[in-house]
Amino acid sequence: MMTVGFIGWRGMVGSVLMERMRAENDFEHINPVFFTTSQAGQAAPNVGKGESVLLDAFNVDELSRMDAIVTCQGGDYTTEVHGKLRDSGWNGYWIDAASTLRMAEQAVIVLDPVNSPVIEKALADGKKDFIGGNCTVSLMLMAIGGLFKAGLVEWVSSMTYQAASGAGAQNMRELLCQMGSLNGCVANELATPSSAILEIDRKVTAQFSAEDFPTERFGAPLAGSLIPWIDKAVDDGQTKEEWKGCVETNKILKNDPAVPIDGICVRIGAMRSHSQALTIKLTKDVAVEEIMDILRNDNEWVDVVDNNKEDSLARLTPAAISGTLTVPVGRIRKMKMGPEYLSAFTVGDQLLWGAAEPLRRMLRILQG
Ligand SMILES: NC(=O)C1=CN([C@@H]2O[C@H](COP(=O)(O)OP(=O)(O)OC[C@H]3O[C@@H](n4cnc5c(N)ncnc54)[C@H](OP(=O)(O)O)[C@@H]3O)[C@@H](O)[C@H]2O)C=CC1
Ligand SMILES: N[C@@H](CC(=O)OP(=O)(O)O)C(=O)O
Repeated sequence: MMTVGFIGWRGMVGSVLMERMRAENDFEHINPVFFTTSQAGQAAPNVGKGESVLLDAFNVDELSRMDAIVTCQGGDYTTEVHGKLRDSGWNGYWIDAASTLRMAEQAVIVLDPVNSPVIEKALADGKKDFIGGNCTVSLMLMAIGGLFKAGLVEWVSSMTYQAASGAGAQNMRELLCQMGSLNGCVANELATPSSAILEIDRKVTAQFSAEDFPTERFGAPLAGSLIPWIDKAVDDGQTKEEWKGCVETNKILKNDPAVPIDGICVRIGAMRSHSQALTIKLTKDVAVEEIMDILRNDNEWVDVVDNNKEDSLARLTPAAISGTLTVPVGRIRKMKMGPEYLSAFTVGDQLLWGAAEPLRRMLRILQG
């Protein structure tokens, strides 16, 4: 039985990972050891394997005893510990949610429903670093991976609508506080059905710049607004989130030549599910029905939604799928630009397929 060290298990991504591992009885098949960066010596979670205490996540000797390490602690931790551990001669498996190592030569980005041949080959080649992909990228590939596998994608433009959770737990709280602040500033008017909507709107707009309106985390109003910028600037006017769309997709699929992917990443006031509007240039004209079949048959989590209002409202929204592994893709149609231009819209929980799920599945793959 593998001894597996967990770091970051009580954070937001780590908690979702723990929940999924419990639900799938993953702990039955491993000997888990829990680490912490701040609470060494305190009680570790009991996952049905008896009582234990938390170990120091910076102690290289303790970490070296693990056959595999799963970390959701974040990029700073990876930067500080991964190199030291490898330099000490540790040759175990490193499974990580952070982006730090994704583009490193020796690392593999894991999303097994989409790239299990790449993962199998890496294991056979003795690779040891397996990193979860960017949430937006993983969710897009869970939705339209079938088209890539069929060689039908010439390029993709992805315009995203990303949830607050992607920015962290505190940002989710700030979004809700902003919503509360906006609601509170017009509570009296809302209680009076005859009050003028433009007066309500004027007050809401004024509230965006009120001194007590909370914008410490996002730096701008998100509730009642949006933020067309995620992460830092890189080259060519792109943000880093937009840059990841192309480089990570092509690394996950091992595409050669690379398929161009670009777009604008936007933060919106959803809680934990990212959405994306996709324009796909196909390599050839394929009927919409055939495309829907390819998507439907790609993996068991994709839900191909018919292009009508009723199904789109019921199945193709963050509210409909948050907390589930279902990845709906709908609004599928040919565009006015020509028969090779396909439009689609997809949604996915960014803490599940976007972060935790590929990690727990990688751990299961290691167990054969
Ligand atoms: N948020 C996201 O959408 C995604 C995040 N990731 C990656 O995962 C990393 C972790 O993200 P996320 O889970 O959001 O980080 P969190 O901020 O929720 O947790 C990170 C760590 O903070 C410490 N911590 C301190 N106080 C608390 C508290 N009150 N409750 C829980 N934890 C606390 C814990 O470490 P300790 O127990 O050692 O004190 C915890 O592991 C990110 O940095 C990123 O690299 C990847 C994909 C998506
Ligand atoms: N940047 C993503 C979340 C995230 O953590 O991405 P990454 O794993 O690539 O750092 C978002 O804001 O929605």
